[in-house]
Amino acid sequence: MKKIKVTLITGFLGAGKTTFLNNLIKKYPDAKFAVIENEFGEVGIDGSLIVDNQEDIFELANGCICCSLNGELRDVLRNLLNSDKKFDHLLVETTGIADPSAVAAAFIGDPGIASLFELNATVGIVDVKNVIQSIKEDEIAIKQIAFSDFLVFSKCDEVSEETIKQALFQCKLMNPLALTEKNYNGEVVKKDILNLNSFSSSKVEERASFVAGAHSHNHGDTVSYSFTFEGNVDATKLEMWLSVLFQLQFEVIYRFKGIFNIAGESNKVIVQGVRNESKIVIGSEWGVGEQRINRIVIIGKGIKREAIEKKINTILLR
Ligand SMILES: Nc1nc2c(ncn2[C@@H]2O[C@H](COP(=O)(O)OP(=O)(O)OP(=O)(O)O)[C@@H](O)[C@H]2O)c(=O)[nH]1
Repeated sequence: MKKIKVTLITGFLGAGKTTFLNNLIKKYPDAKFAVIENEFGEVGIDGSLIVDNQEDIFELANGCICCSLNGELRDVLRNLLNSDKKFDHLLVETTGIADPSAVAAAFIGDPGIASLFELNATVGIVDVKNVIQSIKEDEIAIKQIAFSDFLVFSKCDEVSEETIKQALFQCKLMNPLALTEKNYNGEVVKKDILNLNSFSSSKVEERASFVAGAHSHNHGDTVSYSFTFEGNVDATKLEMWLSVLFQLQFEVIYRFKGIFNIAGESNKVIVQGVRNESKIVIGSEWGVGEQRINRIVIIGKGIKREAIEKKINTILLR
């Protein structure tokens, strides 16, 4: 039986993994994809941000795929194979704080899985705006870069050529073997990503030496809080809250994702925050009969759940 190729997508929080994944799906209209989305939070959001196509999307929420969820990942893979859906490529997007080597291990270490799936490549998305800071603060960011076969430098449209050069230089120090490509606007990458074939077992061993003993698996004091709540959100109050949140607390918030039901708006309103920046975009229309649930995921250090809960009460339209 032909093995199913697997591409792992890694990269620090907010680097642009889901954006990349969406564009990858668009680039190969004839491929039949299955997608595994892993989120470090109680509520899955990324699944709803993936382009609506024929793909089967499996979400692994409430934990990090590289830690406790390895067993669950194995179950999902077995279920995938037992389902009557046909697919020829599996894309796995890990959380922004996952160690990709541990995820790769699930594909290699389990003989049952290894006989059916073939790890093809690990693609690392590097946010050129924030990478230098991330590698200073979090060892996992270094592991992600060091472990990748192919590095996509995202957000090059937002920084100077000098900044891109510095990011490239730092990454090459950590991973001189990686192939690289610059991405200027989250666009489709040129490289034939599905056929990188760079995950030969010898390479895995070579890279495993880098991470051996370092898989301590304590994600430090990084926390992820998820909130779901009903009601109409007041657009002005939401904007005010976001501006305060991102201006004052950017040192503790790595990532903010929200889907909001704004009063008077027939479409979902999506807020994307990465460190001290946020972007509001109009999403798809709320379906007829669809419950208009607001969803927020916040990842960072030292965030107080109660403070956010209190705030949520104030942005609802009374
Ligand atoms: N300007 C610009 N923005 C980008 C690019 N790639 C991604 N973004 C934006 O960066 C933000 C985060 O992108 P995502 O694709 O959600 O990032 P992610 O890595 O999946 O985030 P997590 O799952 O939370 O770790 C979004 O607002 C994207 O639109 C790029 O090349 N240029």
